[in-house]
Amino acid sequence: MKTAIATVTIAGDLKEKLEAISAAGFDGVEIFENDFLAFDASPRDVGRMVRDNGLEISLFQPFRDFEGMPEPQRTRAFERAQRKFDLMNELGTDLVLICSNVSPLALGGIDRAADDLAALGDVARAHGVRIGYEALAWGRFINDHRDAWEIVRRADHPQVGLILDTFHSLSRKVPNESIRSIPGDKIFFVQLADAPLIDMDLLYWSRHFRNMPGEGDLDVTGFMRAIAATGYDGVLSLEIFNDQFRGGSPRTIAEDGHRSLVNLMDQVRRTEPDIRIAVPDMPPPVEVEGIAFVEFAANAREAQELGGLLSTLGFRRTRRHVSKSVDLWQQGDIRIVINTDPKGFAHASYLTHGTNVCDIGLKVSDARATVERARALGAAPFTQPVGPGELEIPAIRALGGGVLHFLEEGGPLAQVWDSEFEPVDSEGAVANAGLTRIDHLAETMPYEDMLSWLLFNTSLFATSKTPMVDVVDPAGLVRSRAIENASGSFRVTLNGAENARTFAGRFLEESFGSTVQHLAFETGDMFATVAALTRNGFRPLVISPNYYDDLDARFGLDEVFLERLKTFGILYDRDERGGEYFQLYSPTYGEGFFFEIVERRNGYGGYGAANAQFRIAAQKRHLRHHAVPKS
Ligand SMILES: O=C(O)c1ccc(O)c(O)c1
Ligand SMILES: [Mg+2]
Repeated sequence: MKTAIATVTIAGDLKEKLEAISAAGFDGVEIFENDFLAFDASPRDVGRMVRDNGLEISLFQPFRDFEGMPEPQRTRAFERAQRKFDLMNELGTDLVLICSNVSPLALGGIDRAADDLAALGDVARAHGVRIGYEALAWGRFINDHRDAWEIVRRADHPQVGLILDTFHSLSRKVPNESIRSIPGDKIFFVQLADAPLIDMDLLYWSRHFRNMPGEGDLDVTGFMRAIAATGYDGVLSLEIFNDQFRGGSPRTIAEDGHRSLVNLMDQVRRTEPDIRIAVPDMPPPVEVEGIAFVEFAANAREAQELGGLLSTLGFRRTRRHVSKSVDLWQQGDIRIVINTDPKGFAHASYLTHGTNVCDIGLKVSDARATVERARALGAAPFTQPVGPGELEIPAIRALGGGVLHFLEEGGPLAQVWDSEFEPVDSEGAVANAGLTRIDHLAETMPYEDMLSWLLFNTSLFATSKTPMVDVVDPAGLVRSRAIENASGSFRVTLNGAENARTFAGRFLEESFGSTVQHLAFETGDMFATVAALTRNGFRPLVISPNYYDDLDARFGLDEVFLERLKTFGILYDRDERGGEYFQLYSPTYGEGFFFEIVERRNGYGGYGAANAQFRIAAQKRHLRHHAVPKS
């Protein structure tokens, strides 16, 4: 499998781009002409720089407005092409992309275009280069790969082939199956891009909103399956015009790109037998059965405070690590670990972020296979020294600097609680609040990083993404979407903060980029839970009474029921199919961390997006009233 990426995809000058592309593991690069023109080095030196980075120039592009021109523009176009072929010889690349004509001068006519390409093919042969013809979705006459293929077929020249670009075809809903009748050896190059489904002008959509395969909504996999079925065995290249990528970290964007291609081709390989493209073998997307534990890094004083909050939520401290300062708190199937050990990863995480979730344990059926897939997708395995009698639990570095551990239900790794921890007598009597499991983890990140997180999770785990919702914070927007598996046993929400004045943005800023901002616990009976919490001295977040008036107006609720919601500060939502959702929030803790308790009835599948705005306003009020003066 040969991978490439267009220089337009990432930020930086040509040198920075090439270094990032090389480090991410690509084989080649598409040189976008403007990146070359803006760079101050001769074509030969640029060619050498590419090869010194261990890359090849897979494509030079674009050559515009060539086919079907009247004179004198036609002659000029051939002269221009000659100059570019000379340049390609100096750069050391043999393939140029010609995109379909958008000029108002263009004459159209399929045979005229074919004749022009055939004539240019002769010129190309003399230079030892090949021409790939691509239909732009907004091409004047040619805007469909089926027509571009007809032109290439009629040109009938060995130097002339087709370039397919997922965006142009999928944005116009050209059926993928139309690719299966094209001979693989006439497809000279394949460009890949995904995009979110937005109804807008094709050119603007293409130049600003493309993203990596798997990050958007287009059927890139179906398209690539059809290409692979033709016997195509050439370069797979990302050509992504994206405003955020242009301003993002070159390394991260390049790594995401490589991950997206590996994941895409893994999907293709699993559904399309006998393809010629050699796709690396790796374990399938990982089914997550649930969350085995969530570990906080803390210091002794903050650990006490956190433990106090957990107690009011009905948790008990049940075990302590045999040799480390690490406590286990439990309720139902939920395990919370509080690590105050002065050594190791948790401590380093504490020093960076303050008290925060530093480690998440996921229940999977094969922990080693999970790490193997993660590695194939470019994630880094995580290890730290294992003490005597300790188990080595497979783990990786997650995005944002945290760690993900993988445990197997019933397997030897699940014995860790018995073998490394010993029971403690939990002091004080708290009432169990009926919390059963972790419903979801909510992760906060800068808005620009959301796609990276989305791809990281959806490529490693068998999950799908929900549509993006806008959550209005009084200080700005927070974009939110969830990643979840089919059974609902694994749910993560991603919250992209636009600025540091939002509740989510402030959390990021104050915690130096910590990740998990809240944990949502599940209860089977919200009102019984609330009764137990009250006995434990739990004080929920205070919600505005105006919210309850509106709730009544929207749903026409029973008076007693509404009063109960209001008394306890429970938020409520209902879906079209009669599903119901109850949410209760803890006050904020530390830099804006909090706990949520939820009950889902009748298969409610969402996350209470309609309530988020009111919850955030309440949390900001809470923060203002409980602000700790800065010393
Ligand atoms: O937006 C463009 O002009 C453009 C140019 C070359 C391409 O390969 C492409 O897909 C788009
Ligand atoms: Mg293209």
